[in-house]
This record gives sequence, structure tokens and C-alpha cells, in this order.
Amino acid sequence: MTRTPVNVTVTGAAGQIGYALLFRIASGQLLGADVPVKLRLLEIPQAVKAAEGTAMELDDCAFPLLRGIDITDDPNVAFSGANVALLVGARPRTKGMERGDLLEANGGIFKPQGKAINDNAADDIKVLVVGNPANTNALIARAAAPDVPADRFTAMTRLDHNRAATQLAQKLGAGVEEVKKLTIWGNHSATQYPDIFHAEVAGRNAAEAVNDEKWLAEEFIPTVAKRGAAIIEARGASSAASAANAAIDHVHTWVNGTADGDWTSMGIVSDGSYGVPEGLISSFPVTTKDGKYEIVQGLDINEFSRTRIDASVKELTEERDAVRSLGLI
Ligand SMILES: NC(=O)c1ccc[n+]([C@@H]2O[C@H](COP(=O)([O-])OP(=O)(O)OC[C@H]3O[C@@H](n4cnc5c(N)ncnc54)[C@H](O)[C@@H]3O)[C@@H](O)[C@H]2O)c1
Ligand SMILES: O=C(O)C[C@H](O)C(=O)O
Repeated sequence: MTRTPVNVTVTGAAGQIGYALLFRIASGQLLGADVPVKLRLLEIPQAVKAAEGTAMELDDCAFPLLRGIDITDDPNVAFSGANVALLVGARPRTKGMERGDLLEANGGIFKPQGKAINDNAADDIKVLVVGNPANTNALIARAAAPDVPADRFTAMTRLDHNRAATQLAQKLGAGVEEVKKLTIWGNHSATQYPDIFHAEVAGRNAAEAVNDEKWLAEEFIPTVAKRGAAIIEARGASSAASAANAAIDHVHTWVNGTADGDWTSMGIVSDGSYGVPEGLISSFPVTTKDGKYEIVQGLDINEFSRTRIDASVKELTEERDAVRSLGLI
């Protein structure tokens, strides 16, 4: 194998998502079974030792595609020459913390990381923000990277997309692979809107196949939108393996393309489509090809969907205004 390795930077590498993610990247599941990778792990100083332990385990797997691991607490080093950056490390909300405090604390992480990406990453850098609040953290990082094309900054709603696919498949007694054209709109938060009106299950329109607006409004949407909280309640910790899996799916689809007749959901910088204000990082239906994505255009948005998309976009607008007033963008 003579291919030049792809530099993949992972922040928060010693955390629980990091632990579920790194082995899959190193085994070729992120980019492809023929793509060698070099890992750059960014952690805070107190967690560098733990990241070193994970690196020892990565070495012990003898992955043929893994061509090196660097560990650092310096964002400029971590993003030097990065082709793919997975921004996982974030400040969780702790007791007594107001929303503004959370946004400010994360601004202190994502602003310098955005600048470090701007100054050091490779020209083809692709960024996925996983750390919450993911859409607004991506907005902050993007604003700090004016030399990087805006479409390289994305936020993860693929976990929500995957959750919706399973809920829908289970309702209709179908396989998840038979579910196509689902959309997550808006924010990765409880206001997100999982939309089945354009989805297909085994070739049939999903909303028609379900034919149960009560289930849609009172079960499906809340189950998907509040799944993160339900997992925290059950596990005592937020989703990790499924989040890592979604990060793998997001980047793999971005790089390798969506299947014909299907699309995926990604948090991306809005171009104003579907009435989402330009510049907000909001989830849309997208197709991907040759490492680029495009918003699926021309979908009919009914009243039921419009109200819910608008509510999530309103929340994103409020988060944007809050980080703007904190001077973070
Ligand atoms: N978008 C999604 O679908 C989704 C899903 C699940 C979790 N998440 C979010 O992902 C984030 C990580 O979750 P986790 O379970 O791995 O958390 P975790 O607390 O186990 O790990 C976070 C890691 O980030 C590190 N970190 C903190 N600040 C950092 C910085 N400035 N630079 C580098 N590393 C830093 C911490 O030291 C820690 O090791 C959380 O914000 C969580 O809410 C998002
Ligand atoms: O970490 C969280 O708050 C939940 C997480 O974003 C999830 O959707 O599982």
C-alpha cells in the first residue's frame, strides 16, 4: 500500500466517545479499508496520560492501516496538516450551569480550535463537530476559521437520523436497510424534527404506510428527539458507542457518497434553503458525492413539518444570538 496516509485529528480522545471511535478509525471504517490513517489525539493536559494509554492499546491491535499516533494538548499541533477533524471534546453542562455559561465555556474550546484549524489544517480539511451543543459549537469554530470554506464545517445529526430509521423500521416491521430518505431538520437537541413525510420504507411512502399522526406526533418524534436524554437516564452517561458509530457514518458518507435514491442528514451551514436563515448550522437532507454534499431541493414542506422546522430553527437562532452577544462569533 503506497497511498499517503490521511491525517485524522480527534479531540476529546480520552473520553468515552473517543474510546469507541479511535479503534474503528484505525481499522479503516471511517475512510475505507484501503486508506491508511495517521491519528492526532488532542486532549486537555490532565487527560493526555489517559490518551497515551488508549494509544498503547491502538498499537496493540496491530492495525495495518494505522501509520502513526501523535498525542498533544496543543491545538496547533493537533490540527497541523489535518485532513479530517472530529471535534468530540466539549464542556458538559454541570449542575447550576445556565445555558449562557455552557455556550461560553464551549466557546473557550471551539473558538481556539477553529483558529487552529484555520492556521494549520490541510486545504481539504473536513470538520465534524460532535461535542454539544454541536450545531452552535460548529458555528463558533467556523467563525474562527475565515480562510476555510464554510461548507467544511458540519455538525452531527447522523445519530438522530439513525435513531429515527430504527424507530420507523420497528414500527413498520421492516429492516433498517429498507428505510430511505429520512430527514432530521434543525438542531441536535430536543427541538429537532425527524421528518418521515418524504421517507420511504420498502419502496412505500413512510407517512402513508404509518398512517397514524398521533403516533408520529406523540411517540415517534419525542422518542427520537429525547433519545439522548433517555440514554443518559438509563446508562448514567451519554451515548458513546452509538455516537461514535454515527460519527463514522457521517464522515464515511461525506467522503464516499450517498447511495442512489437515498440521502442522509447533516448539520451544515445554511444557504437559506427551506427558509433556514443563511449562515446558521442546521440539519438538512443532503446527498453526497466525491467528498461534497448538496441540500436536497424541492421537497414539499407541509404545515405539520413547517411548524416543527421553524421551532428548531428558532432555537438555533437564539443560540447564535447568545454566542454573538458573548463575542464568540
Ligand atoms: N452530536 C451528537 O449526536 C452527540 C451524541 C453523544 C454525545 N455528544 C457529545 O459529545 C461530547 C463528548 O462526549 P463523551 O461522552 O465522549 O464525553 P467525555 O466527558 O467522556 O469525554 C470528553 C473528553 O473531552 C476532553 N476535552 C475537554 N475539553 C477539551 C479540549 N479543550 N480539547 C480537547 N479535549 C477536551 C475531556 O478531557 C474528555 O476526555 C459531549 O459534548 C456530548 O454531549 C454528542
Ligand atoms: O450528550 C447528550 O446530551 C446527549 C447526546 O447528544 C445524544 O444525543 O445522545
